[in-house]
Amino acid sequence: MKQMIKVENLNFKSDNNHILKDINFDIYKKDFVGIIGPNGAGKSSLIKCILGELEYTGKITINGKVGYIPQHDDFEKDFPITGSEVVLMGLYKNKKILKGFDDLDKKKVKELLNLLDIEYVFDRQVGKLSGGEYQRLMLARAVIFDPDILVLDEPEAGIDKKGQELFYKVLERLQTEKNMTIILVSHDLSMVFKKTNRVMCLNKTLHCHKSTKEMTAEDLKILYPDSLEMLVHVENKVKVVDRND
Ligand SMILES: Nc1ncnc2c1ncn2[C@@H]1O[C@H](COP(=O)(O)OP(=O)(O)OP(=O)(O)O)[C@@H](O)[C@H]1O
Repeated sequence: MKQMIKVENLNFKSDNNHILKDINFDIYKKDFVGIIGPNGAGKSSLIKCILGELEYTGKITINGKVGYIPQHDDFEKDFPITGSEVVLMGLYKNKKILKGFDDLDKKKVKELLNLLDIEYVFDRQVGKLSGGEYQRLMLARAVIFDPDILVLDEPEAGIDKKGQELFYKVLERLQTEKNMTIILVSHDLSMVFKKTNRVMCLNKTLHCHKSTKEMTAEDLKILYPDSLEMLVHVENKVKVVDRND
């Protein structure tokens, strides 16, 4: 299996605060990896190191292009711009927007919006989209240039359960139809356990990185010692019970 990301002896400090300590892991093609950990565990910092946005020590090797959906996007929703123009910004980073797009660009955007089940937002003003539609539009913008690796930092904020189900469905589609490797930071443990094939438990150091099926209650107890009501132990395997179930 092709190795997409290799992280060796990664350390990140800020003002002598050790935020990430001695992190080592590999991620392979078509992995769907969930990164979990409590607030302040260093999940976003790890993502930013992978993206080259922070100065760290150690070595990170990346094989391929990376698409990214940040935790808080700075997009101005009231800006008068259509769904298709937002997606094309992901392709050209503003350069071509003033000149206009060609038919090939438009065809590509249409196909992608179709794959994400939001073909109808093509001509719609961004400010008029629902939270779930907007979230999938941001996904379209992040993957329009066909990245090999897609990184998402807590994409589910503000989206209801149905919107989330749809979102995870289209993520799975990207993984199978476009062979994408996906890395997802999330606090939604029930979704992580349903959808990913590997899980990283992070709290400054990497407590474990293993197949989702092999995760044990002990692995989670290290991260969430005070939240055991969320966990049901099934033959020492973990089932995360959704609070809404
Ligand atoms: N660039 C930075 N400079 C200084 N401190 C930082 C920087 N980035 C993050 N931190 C600190 O590092 C710690 C980890 O933050 P980070 O955002 O990576 O955690 P997280 O696991 O993503 O948290 P959350 O789940 O709350 O989003 C926090 O204490 C944060 O204040």
